[in-house]
Amino acid sequence: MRVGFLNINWTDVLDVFLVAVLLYQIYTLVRGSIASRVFLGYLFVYVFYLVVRGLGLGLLTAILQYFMGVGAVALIVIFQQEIRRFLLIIGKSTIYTNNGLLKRILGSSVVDVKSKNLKEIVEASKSIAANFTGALIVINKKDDLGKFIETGEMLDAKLSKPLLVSLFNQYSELHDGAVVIIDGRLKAARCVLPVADGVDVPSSLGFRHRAAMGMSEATDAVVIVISEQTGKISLAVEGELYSNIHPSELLGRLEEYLSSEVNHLVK
Ligand SMILES: Nc1ncnc2c1ncn2[C@@H]1O[C@H](COP(=O)(O)OP(=O)(O)OP(=O)(O)O)[C@@H](O)[C@H]1O
Repeated sequence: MRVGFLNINWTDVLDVFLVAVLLYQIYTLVRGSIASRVFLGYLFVYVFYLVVRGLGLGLLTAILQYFMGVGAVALIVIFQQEIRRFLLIIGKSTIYTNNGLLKRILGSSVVDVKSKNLKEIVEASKSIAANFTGALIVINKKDDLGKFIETGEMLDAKLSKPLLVSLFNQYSELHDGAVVIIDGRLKAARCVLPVADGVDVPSSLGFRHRAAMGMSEATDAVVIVISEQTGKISLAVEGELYSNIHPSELLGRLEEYLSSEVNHLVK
């Protein structure tokens, strides 16, 4: 098909469509963050470069080309978080998560909830909530949480309600940060979690709750957050915060998420 002096075929249309989708996805990921301004700036320079090249200005084209090359590396550094989130979204929505055969081949089996010692965790959470102590408890599903454990104090202790409660006591040296529980064992305390910083995170949320969201966004772990101010229990799953969970529902909610392939909780 000819439009003016342009010769357009269906692959060009597909090409433009895919670029538009990609740009839109990048835009939604960086929207509202400082990175979005950097992205727009880079896009502006790129369009300018295309115009300059089209006009045949050799010297300016060469300078801009060099600038774009260095800029591409700088972009990867600046957009680390966004690129990670983008790849996570792609990874979570590929056939891997929907295809039973692939899951079996790649070793993804249903989690054994009994081994997670959930009852002790739930009892401890109830007690912590009743005392307005504040806590951040990470429970693994399938992902390896090794790099988060390394940020804290390694314990590798048998999990029990008294131990968990005493760890979050304000006089405990290990009360700050998060406790990470792997397959029913208390692996580490005082761990630092990644903080969620997207535009969809309500600005009223404090850092304990943001850290829970960030951790559940970066991994498939479920995070229990207990507010020191309100004593309310929330759960973070797949980057979403489910606030004000009634203590009597906690065990059911945890089992529901950990025992299934479902990547969310029923609101
Ligand atoms: N990135 C993080 N990783 C682990 N723990 C964190 C992180 N950020 C904050 N915390 C924990 O949260 C505590 C501070 O919570 P903050 O008061 O800011 O949050 P909040 O969401 O308002 O919770 P609360 O309702 O309990 O006050 C810190 O003392 C620390 O123990």
